[in-house]
Amino acid sequence: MDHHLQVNSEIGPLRTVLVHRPGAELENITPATMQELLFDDVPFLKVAQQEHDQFTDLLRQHHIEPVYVEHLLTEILNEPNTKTAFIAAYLAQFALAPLPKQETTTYLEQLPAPALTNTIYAGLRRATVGLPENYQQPFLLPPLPNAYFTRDPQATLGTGVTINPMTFAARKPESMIFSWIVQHHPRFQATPTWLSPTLPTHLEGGDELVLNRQTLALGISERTTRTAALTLAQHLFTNPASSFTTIIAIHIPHNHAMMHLDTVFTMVNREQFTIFPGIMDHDYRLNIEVLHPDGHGGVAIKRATHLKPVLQASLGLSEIDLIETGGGDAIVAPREQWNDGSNNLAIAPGEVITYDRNYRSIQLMREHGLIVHEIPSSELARGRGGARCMSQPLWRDDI
Ligand SMILES: NC(=O)NCCC[C@H](N)C(=O)O
Repeated sequence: MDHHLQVNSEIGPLRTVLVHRPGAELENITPATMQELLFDDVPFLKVAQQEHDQFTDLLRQHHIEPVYVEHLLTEILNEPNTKTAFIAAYLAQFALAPLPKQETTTYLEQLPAPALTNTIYAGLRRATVGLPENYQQPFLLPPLPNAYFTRDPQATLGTGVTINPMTFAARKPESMIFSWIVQHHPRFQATPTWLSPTLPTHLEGGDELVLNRQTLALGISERTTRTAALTLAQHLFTNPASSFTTIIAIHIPHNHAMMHLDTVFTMVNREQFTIFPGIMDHDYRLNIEVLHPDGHGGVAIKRATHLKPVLQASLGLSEIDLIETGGGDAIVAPREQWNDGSNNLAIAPGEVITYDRNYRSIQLMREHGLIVHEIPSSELARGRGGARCMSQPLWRDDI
């Protein structure tokens, strides 16, 4: 069967990638809502867009097609029945009183698909539908400022996807949008879904790393529970369409700076990884569980404490090069990790895109033989995500 999606590694030459260009939603963050919207500042939209355009230009220069999630949404909303059903389902996520709900539905129904998409991302103000302004709660529908981090609400694993149960309310609509795209867009026709957002716990794409065709790394983190990791393992191990037989579950600290595994650990070459040393103790120990099928439809668990031997055994490699963010320096490492110095997007084995500001980590990666492409990051970094967070691979060539 022809596959529409193929991601059998973190490093295979990247060909197609899901992105979102930051839009008006970034201007709908205020100091009062910043925290619940998972931002640390209010970005300057114009510059954030310029920075994002430089990111996508760089992708194109490397013959990588950026696919905009907002265009996919518009394409499915062009079909009138889908549009009506989507509006009803989208509104059902929010506790709107009957009158505002009716006003909102009527307003959204008359929008052409591109404007509807813009409104879904930007959010909808009460005043826009003719309701009196409410200074405390100006929005009927919330803005989705995290949408440019396409890594998290979904993940491509092999030829299928997880549509993720997100941790915080601010990001749940992003998964809902992707579930509609998977159901209605021809690009995703017959795509296996390994996990759905209805799972009553949480798991996010920044915690899902495809190390090779058989092996995943999963972060157990602020955003992904152990229960969710075990559930995903069970689904992948028992589904004949999946090729995964090993999951390395890595427990990381639960905090905002290190919200996902990919904020502290990324694969950048066949045997090379970047890692923030702050996730390990002084003996390089951390809490790891290696999951395999138990042969009876369940999951067998083996515990481990050191990452290198686990990676060597799982990937069949004799050497592993762990490149420490910020050179492991007590100040440089956490400073650069905060601005996503560990969050690299591999576009081919040994070739990455990363934020320009993390110059010590960049220098070190170059000293370790990597090709590093830098992108500007003054405004994009304020959302606490880097190049890997801003991308969801749909197709990587096999290596
Ligand atoms: N994979 C990632 O680490 N994504 C970054 C997500 C940042 C976003 N502000 C969030 O808190 O969800």
